Amino acid sequence: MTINDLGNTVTPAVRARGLTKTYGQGEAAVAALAGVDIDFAAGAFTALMGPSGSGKSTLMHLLAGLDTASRGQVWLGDTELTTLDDTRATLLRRERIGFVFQAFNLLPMFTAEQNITLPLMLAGGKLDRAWFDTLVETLGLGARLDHRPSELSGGQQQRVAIARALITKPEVVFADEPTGNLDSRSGAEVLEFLRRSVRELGRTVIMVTHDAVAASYAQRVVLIADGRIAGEIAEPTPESVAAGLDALRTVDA
Ligand SMILES: Nc1ncnc2c1ncn2[C@@H]1O[C@H](COP(=O)(O)OP(=O)(O)OP(=O)(O)O)[C@@H](O)[C@H]1O
Repeated sequence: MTINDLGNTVTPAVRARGLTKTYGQGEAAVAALAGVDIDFAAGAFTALMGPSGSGKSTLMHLLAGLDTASRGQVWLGDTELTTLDDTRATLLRRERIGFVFQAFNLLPMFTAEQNITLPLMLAGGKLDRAWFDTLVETLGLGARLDHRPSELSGGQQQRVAIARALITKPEVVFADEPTGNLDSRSGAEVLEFLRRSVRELGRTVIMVTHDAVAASYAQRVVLIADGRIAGEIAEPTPESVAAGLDALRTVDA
């Protein structure tokens, strides 16, 4: 539990305790995560950063129920993920989590609109037209809904992918290097839209990135090194993030 500014207790959107992941066994064992305790507040935009191999992807996969922990616990709201079997974890991801990947993963034969509403077809949910319209407007996709992915720029495709991730009103959206395939202008646009979906639409976003500028769009940066939480930066700027990463390298050396 966390206490908010009004003194009320609020359940974090995502919470991990003692989260540990070891790959391999015996002498070949690699501790990808070595006991992570962390809370992600609802309605916040958080970036996960750290050197290559520090455990960011492993942490994200465990938080999203895409992989199983060796030890420790993860909760999505009040639901403990770490005790769910595969079927329940799949259902929970479909209904309560959104994903945005570096590769946009849109279906080429579908229009932008069909791609956005696809998760509802899969989950059997009803389209909330007002929410769809809000997303399309917030993401600036109004003129593109009939276009197929091949007729859209990379930035537009990623905006469609964000709308697709948000259409089911998930409790949390995980974004894995969402600007990794974009030039800096389209990347900035996509980050601005992610930020707006948090500020204006009240969503919760957790983003893995290597890019200090991308991380500065978040409200909080969590630094990871050697499978552990190595620090945090509140209200990050590109400079404070770069300094935080430099400090990690100095500790490593
Ligand atoms: N399937 C696997 N089998 C064995 N080792 C793995 C596996 N996946 C990850 N690892 C190891 O776990 C550690 C953490 O990897 P992880 O991919 O989480 O790091 P990362 O911070 O996301 O790296 P990058 O920024 O390069 O994507 C690394 O040492 C990696 O080699």
